[in-house]
Amino acid sequence: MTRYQARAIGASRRFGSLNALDGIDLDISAGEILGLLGPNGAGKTTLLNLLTGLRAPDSGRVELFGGDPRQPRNRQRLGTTPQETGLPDTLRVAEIVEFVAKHYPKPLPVDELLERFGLSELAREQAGSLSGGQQRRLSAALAFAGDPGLVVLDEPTTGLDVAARDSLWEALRHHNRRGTTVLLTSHYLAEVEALAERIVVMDRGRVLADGPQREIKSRVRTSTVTVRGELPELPGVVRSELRDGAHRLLTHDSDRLVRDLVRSGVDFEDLTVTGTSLEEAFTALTSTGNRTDETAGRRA
Ligand SMILES: Nc1ncnc2c1ncn2[C@@H]1O[C@H](COP(=O)(O)OP(=O)(O)OP(=O)(O)O)[C@@H](O)[C@H]1O
Repeated sequence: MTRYQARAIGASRRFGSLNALDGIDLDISAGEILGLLGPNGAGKTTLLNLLTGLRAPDSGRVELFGGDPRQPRNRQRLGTTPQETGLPDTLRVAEIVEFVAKHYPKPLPVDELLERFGLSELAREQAGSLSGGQQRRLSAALAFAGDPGLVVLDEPTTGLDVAARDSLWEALRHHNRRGTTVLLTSHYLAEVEALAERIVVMDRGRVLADGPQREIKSRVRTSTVTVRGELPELPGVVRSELRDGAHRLLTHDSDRLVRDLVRSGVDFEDLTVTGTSLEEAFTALTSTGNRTDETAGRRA
């Protein structure tokens, strides 16, 4: 019996002349929350489609619970929320949850699911009358209906307000504590930072980095120097932006940057140096200079 919930082994997928996935290796172990990050077009959805059996790789292999993801018996313990969700307009929320739950041998109680995903008060509403955010919550709840071993969520909180997002995060953490493995993609770095201990960064169909969150952050060793003033051109700045009248300078060597700033003789004020956020690590990893094989890494 495999210890992996899902695996990609040298998996590639082309669309015409485009290499959407280029020899991806990924192991997803039981019990983890894994955050898949990458810019638009990185190949995240294509990878999820392979792992969940919606598409087949052109070369390499994918496994779900140790077998072929396209076999129904291997998909029984899988829960998914696609990016676009089609719900039957005229069915009520509780009816949809019941309908989906009945497809599984050991579903979660419908009331518990409704409660956990903040849907109890909407139980008798028709799906067609739900707001976009309410529909997202319903589709997330459906992914958990069969009490799955692995849940795959493609951008689950897109379109949710902060309260709905927080309660969805709490629901994910709750189910993870009960043993469900979670694989999620997100454009929100804060989301991955808040939920995932392990992070995989993808770009252009390849894995750029794979490891515990703190390792990914420490690997790029960037820091942000924030300062107000008329700044000259400074060497060693990976990225700069102006936020609320202050310059935020991303650098690999903040000591040197501060020394250069002092030497330049310009007037400045409110200088602070802060450590790497996930957003900064991500920017550094996916910036052009890092798109080489040198950063491709996997956990042992
Ligand atoms: N069915 C398809 N036909 C042709 N090209 C496709 C198809 N599906 C994906 N692609 C291309 O493959 C690449 C990877 O797409 P994918 O949707 O996997 O990226 P993604 O990382 O999920 O992006 P996003 O964050 O925008 O959802 C993109 O260049 C996309 O245009």
